[in-house]
Amino acid sequence: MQPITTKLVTQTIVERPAESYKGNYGRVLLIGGNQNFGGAIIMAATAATYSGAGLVTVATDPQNFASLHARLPEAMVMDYHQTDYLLELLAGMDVIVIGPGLGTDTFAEQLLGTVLNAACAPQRLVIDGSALTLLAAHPRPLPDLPIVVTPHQMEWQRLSGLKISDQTPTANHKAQQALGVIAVVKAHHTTIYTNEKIWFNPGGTPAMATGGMGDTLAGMVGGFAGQFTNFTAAILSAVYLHSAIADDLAATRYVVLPHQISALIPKYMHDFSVADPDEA
Ligand SMILES: NC(=O)C1=CN([C@@H]2O[C@H](COP(=O)(O)OP(=O)(O)OC[C@H]3O[C@@H](n4cnc5c(N)ncnc54)[C@H](O)[C@@H]3O)[C@@H](O)[C@H]2O)[C@@H](O)CC1
Ligand SMILES: Nc1ncnc2c1ncn2[C@@H]1O[C@H](COP(=O)(O)OP(=O)(O)O)[C@@H](O)[C@H]1O
Ligand SMILES: [Mg+2]
Repeated sequence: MQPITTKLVTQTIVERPAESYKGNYGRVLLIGGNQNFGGAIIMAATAATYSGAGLVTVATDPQNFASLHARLPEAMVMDYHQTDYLLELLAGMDVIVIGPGLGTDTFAEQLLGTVLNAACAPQRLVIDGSALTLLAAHPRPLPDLPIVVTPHQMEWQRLSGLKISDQTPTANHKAQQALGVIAVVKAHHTTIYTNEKIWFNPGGTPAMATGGMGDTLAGMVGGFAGQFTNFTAAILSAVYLHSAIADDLAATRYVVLPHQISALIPKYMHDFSVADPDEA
């Protein structure tokens, strides 16, 4: 197992070229947020936006439009029931994040199927939350494009068939290879499985044990994947910074809330982008 290092993160988060515009930093579509879990997609979209995604669109239940606009006017919205419009928008996206607060009803399952059928390379896909539970309950072939799944231990149990007590790095790696996509298995010390390697995240604190913390990570991964060419490095850097921010906040706080992490992402990205990678 290899730790994610500060050096890897500083090498990934490079300074932005002056001659650039929002179209260079990722068109990210986030899909989720049913009538009960609107907060999840708002937190994911907030994290993607604060991670520097150039353009963020949220496909969600219309009931969430007003609160999303109030919290995050940078994001565009669309009604995820409008399948034709969704497919039209999806075709122009660089990154798709599906699952935070999606729910597991029949509509959600059909929507996941539609999105998996439509997504294609070079798009990048982040599958989180309810979408993982749906995928476990209704297994289907995944499209041939860069994909990352971000399960917590129970979602990983559903997806891999490994009981939480059996989720050792070796067993997890075997399950990841069978799945054929990058897996971020979230826990106290999150481990990340690629075809080549097992990585572990040195950070993380129980102060992060709050609803929405994983939704925030999914949004960060989406935001980073839209900006940094190396997909694995983008994922590892998002995982690392998510918990590094939380660890720093937890030095003086009993709990850390997801929106507090998002608020600090631009500062941490700045600091890592100007750090000398050789000294990190
Ligand atoms: N404000 C919101 O709208 C929120 C919406 N959420 C969404 O709610 C949906 C369901 O996700 P949940 O994860 O809550 O529910 P799940 O039913 O998928 O997972 C929770 C179950 O797994 C068990 N479990 C075992 N180990 C665990 C671990 N390490 N971490 C978490 N659970 C573990 C829990 O005891 C519980 O029975 C997702 O779409 C998620 O994105 C949650 O993120 C919470 C906040
Ligand atoms: N005790 C802990 N130590 C370190 N990290 C934690 C701890 N508890 C939760 N986390 C982190 O918080 C996030 C929780 O994700 P998840 O369960 O999907 O949350 P949600 O779906 O509510 O947004 C993960 O990134 C996980 O690593
Ligand atoms: Mg989650």
